[in-house]
Amino acid sequence: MDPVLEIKELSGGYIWNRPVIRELDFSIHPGEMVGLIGLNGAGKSTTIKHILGLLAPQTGSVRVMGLERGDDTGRYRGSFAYVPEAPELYEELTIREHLRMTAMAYGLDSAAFERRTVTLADQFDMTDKLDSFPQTLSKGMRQKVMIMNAFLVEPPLYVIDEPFLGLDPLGIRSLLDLMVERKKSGAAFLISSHILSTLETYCDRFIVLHRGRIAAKGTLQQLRSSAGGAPEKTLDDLFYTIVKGGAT
Ligand SMILES: Nc1ncnc2c1ncn2[C@@H]1O[C@H](COP(=O)(O)OP(=O)(O)OP(=O)(O)O)[C@@H](O)[C@H]1O
Repeated sequence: MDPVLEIKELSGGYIWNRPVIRELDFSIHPGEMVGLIGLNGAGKSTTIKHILGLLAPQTGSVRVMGLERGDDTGRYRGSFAYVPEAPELYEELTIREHLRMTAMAYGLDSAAFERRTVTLADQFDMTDKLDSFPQTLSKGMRQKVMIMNAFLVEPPLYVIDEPFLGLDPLGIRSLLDLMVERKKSGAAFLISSHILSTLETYCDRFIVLHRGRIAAKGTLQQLRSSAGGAPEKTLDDLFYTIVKGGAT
């Protein structure tokens, strides 16, 4: 099966010839959920910016559904949905208008738009906020709007940056349920988070970034073997071993 996301020998960053991520190699297949973990400044957001096409590779390549960002920008961007760490909303548009704009950008028909809007608003307890403006919402509600926009369209790839911050426990549960549902339908996920216990439960594989390089990658089992960890080691224990380069 062809990968949804394929990153080969990727080096990149903000200043030409001064990469902050180096020689990254990984791919994500349909139906896989992959956790991207690393300390502050490890390069997670920079990697995500390369996937979104906001930064150009200095060497190597990023392909989503077989396309590089320069091949066909519309199709490239239409292949993924992104949930940023901090909500970015248009203050002059209501929540329903945000959703409608996303539906138009991704070519979603109006029947699917109406149906999914009702379901998502119900799942995130936002039905009575659909015609409100963002400035009248709480921080967590604004985050829910970003999530609803991403899940309104059903792209092959979801790129999600620190999704659990700010959400209440019901919101977290709704998000995780949706992720599992979309994964079962074949969607691929890249999730960056510091909440390692949740990633451990939900992700199939992990990529540990350290100082811009992949320090370890694989399933929990593979990380345990390569870090010389006992079978009961948690992702948190393994992460500590890997980034400290020593034994737990
Ligand atoms: N806009 C920018 N311009 C220049 N350097 C940047 C910029 N954004 C990040 N960096 C640098 O790139 C490196 C990787 O940062 P990045 O934001 O990718 O880390 P991160 O793993 O996402 O960290 P965090 O967990 O804190 O969000 C850091 O050294 C950081 O200082």
